[in-house]
Amino acid sequence: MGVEVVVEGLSKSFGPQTIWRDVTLTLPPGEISVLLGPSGTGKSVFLKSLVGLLKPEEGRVLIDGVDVCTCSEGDLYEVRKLFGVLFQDGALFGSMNLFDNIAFPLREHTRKSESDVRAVVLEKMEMVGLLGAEDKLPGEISGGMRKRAGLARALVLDPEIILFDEPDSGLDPVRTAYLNQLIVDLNAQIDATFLIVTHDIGTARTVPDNIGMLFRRNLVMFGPREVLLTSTEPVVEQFLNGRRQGPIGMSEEKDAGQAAAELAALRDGEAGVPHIVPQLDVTEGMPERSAVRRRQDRVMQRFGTLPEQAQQEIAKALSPRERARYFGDPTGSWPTGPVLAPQQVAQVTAPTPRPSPEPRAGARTPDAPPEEGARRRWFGRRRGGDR
Ligand SMILES: Nc1ncnc2c1ncn2[C@@H]1O[C@H](COP(=O)(O)OP(=O)(O)OP(=O)(O)O)[C@@H](O)[C@H]1O
Repeated sequence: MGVEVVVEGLSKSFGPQTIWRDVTLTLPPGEISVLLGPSGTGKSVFLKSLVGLLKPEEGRVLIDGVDVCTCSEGDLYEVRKLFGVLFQDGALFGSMNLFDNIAFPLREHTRKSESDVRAVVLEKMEMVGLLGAEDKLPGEISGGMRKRAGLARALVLDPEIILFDEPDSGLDPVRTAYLNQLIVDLNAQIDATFLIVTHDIGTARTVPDNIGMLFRRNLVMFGPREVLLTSTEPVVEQFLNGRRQGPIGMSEEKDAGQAAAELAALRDGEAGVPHIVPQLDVTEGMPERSAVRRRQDRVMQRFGTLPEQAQQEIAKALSPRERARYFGDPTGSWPTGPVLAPQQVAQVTAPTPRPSPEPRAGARTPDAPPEEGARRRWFGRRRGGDR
């Protein structure tokens, strides 16, 4: 199973420009999460912070017990081996064929023999449907194939966390649909923790188990897909409908009065979030996604704390057997919990306190987590800025 990623009170600025502040979320191990947000809200900065390429001023990013914001270079090197990253353009070397591009991390970071390298590369190329294209140069193949080659390269070190930076950028809707299916199938095969940054509403609605959204330098919410996909937050509605009316402006936010006037002028049928659609299932013949059952148990444990709309969508999707398991009533009714305001939802979907994960052998043991009352002070500690 993939590794849990715990983000606590993370804030990042560049000089006087605050990118986001006090971001807290947990990427559950082995699940697929999506991070949405208008352009420029700092999604790529967030990904770079998770792998320690950028250093936030406050907060922690705990990966396998190691805080990547403060750990030593040696620990960071080890932690990075847990990650695979799919960059927007695949980040392939133009002068190398696909085989050598995909073999590159193995030749750089392992002592595998050439025959072992070959076996791993061909296995990953098969996983992404590129077998037979080993000799092609990146310039000779389509954008979709380049993405898949980038994905095969991200897989060769058997990562436990995969970050996808806009995997659908530059792809037509059909290629995007194929890539989305590939992502779900890969998750079933390797059970790693996935985080996808995307603008594609179709991807957000069909691929992830969890969705978060950045806006106005804050994490608006993060939690089970049903929470965001049924949210009536104006910014979420605007984004999911891909419309101009709402708080998101052309290049920056609109003032609240203008956004409210636009929303009030919407005609019937233009307001509200689109109907929730089922999540993509794995392709026939693939293993089941282990994350689905784990997520179901996790979400059902906090069912009563979720907004009513989200509760209804979650309950609707349960089989009679699952209803019996969670509610003791296979026929239909379920106990709905208290309805929460969106700000509260962000809080209840934040990570639950739990024991610190077992550190890997040789990993630095993190400092004990602060008590609630000491949290501000703890996060207020200066960590040396952008090192
Ligand atoms: N190294 C850097 N130094 C200074 N500013 C930076 C740096 N990296 C990013 N920024 C700024 O941080 C902000 C957020 O950038 P980022 O690329 O993370 O946004 P994004 O949400 O990923 O956007 P998009 O969806 O358009 O890709 C931008 O204003 C960008 O100019």
